[in-house]
Amino acid sequence: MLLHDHLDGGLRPATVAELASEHGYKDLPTEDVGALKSWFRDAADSGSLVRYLDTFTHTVGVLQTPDALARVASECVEDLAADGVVYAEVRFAPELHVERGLALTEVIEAVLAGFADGTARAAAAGRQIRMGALLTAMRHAARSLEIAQLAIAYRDSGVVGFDIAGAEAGFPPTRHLDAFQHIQRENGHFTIHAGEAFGLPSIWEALQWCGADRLGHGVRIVDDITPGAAGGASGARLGRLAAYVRDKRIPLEMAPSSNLQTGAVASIAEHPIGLLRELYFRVTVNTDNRLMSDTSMTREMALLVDAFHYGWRDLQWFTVNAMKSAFIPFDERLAIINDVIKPGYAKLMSDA
Ligand SMILES: O=c1[nH]cnc2c1ncn2[C@@H]1O[C@H](CO)[C@@H](O)[C@H]1O
Ligand SMILES: [Zn+2]
Repeated sequence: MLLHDHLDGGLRPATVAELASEHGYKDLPTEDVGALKSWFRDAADSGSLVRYLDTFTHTVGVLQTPDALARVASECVEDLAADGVVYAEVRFAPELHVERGLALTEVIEAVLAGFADGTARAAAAGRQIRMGALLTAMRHAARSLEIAQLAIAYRDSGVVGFDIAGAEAGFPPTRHLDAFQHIQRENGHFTIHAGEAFGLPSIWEALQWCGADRLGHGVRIVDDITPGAAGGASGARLGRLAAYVRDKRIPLEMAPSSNLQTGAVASIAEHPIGLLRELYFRVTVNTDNRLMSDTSMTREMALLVDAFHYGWRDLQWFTVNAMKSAFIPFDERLAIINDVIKPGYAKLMSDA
């Protein structure tokens, strides 16, 4: 179960190198696959969201043709399925892939075709996975209404929602109110990256001005929580915004490694996920950018197991939280919880 994963943050290092040479992209820091893999991780380890985002220049640089987009989308599904993911919402920003003249619709169709291809390949390899696409608009740009309209136009073809991403400080979500209102009027779903590189006001705007269904990261919600005496959940006091987030079961799409790299948290052990889980916020665990964080769903879960001594029950709770928060219809979410997730964890627990 994965709700927050960027297509342009999840390329295989070897694919980055191959696409660069096929497409005459000359700006890669190195052409050696091993060195490239470490370069992305180290460059993203910057402690700042803005510098972390600089690394996307190279992945976006090689994703400018339908073939490249479809290949990366297909490999993404294969990689997630091989990692044990059964449902994933993967996002990308169509406006970033038009440098060589593609139409926004061509970008979207190439990715959707790649997801379909990857899903079929995974099934042939004995792995069932369901994919949903989220269309992202860049918060510093001015194309969000157009992207939101496309998210609605493609909702019966595999797009399940809308998002805004990019640098947070200086680009409040209220710049994109018309886009969010379009989604709302059309009874659609959207999430907003908020509370990652900027604090409570960003989360408050995303929820109370824009009406986001979910929060991308949302780690700074802890700024509105006073922990109990021992620093834990017992006796903790919630401010009004934190109480609202918990009361309304607003899903938090948290990505531990990414949050560490952008400086949103100082260590995994200090990640607010520990406290938020104890307080029963609707926390979910995600990869964000598998290439930049050199990670997978399994690894993110394992990091939390090490830091917080979680057992299978906790991991199942995170997984069910995520499935409850997916943007597909309720009956389909329920079917995956009851027919796939619960039996899957029951087997893991009986094996263990
Ligand atoms: O954690 C993040 N916070 C904000 N923006 C992000 C994050 N990860 C990726 N992107 C941005 O989203 C674009 C579309 O996928 C990426 O190109 C990157 O600029
Ligand atoms: Zn993200």
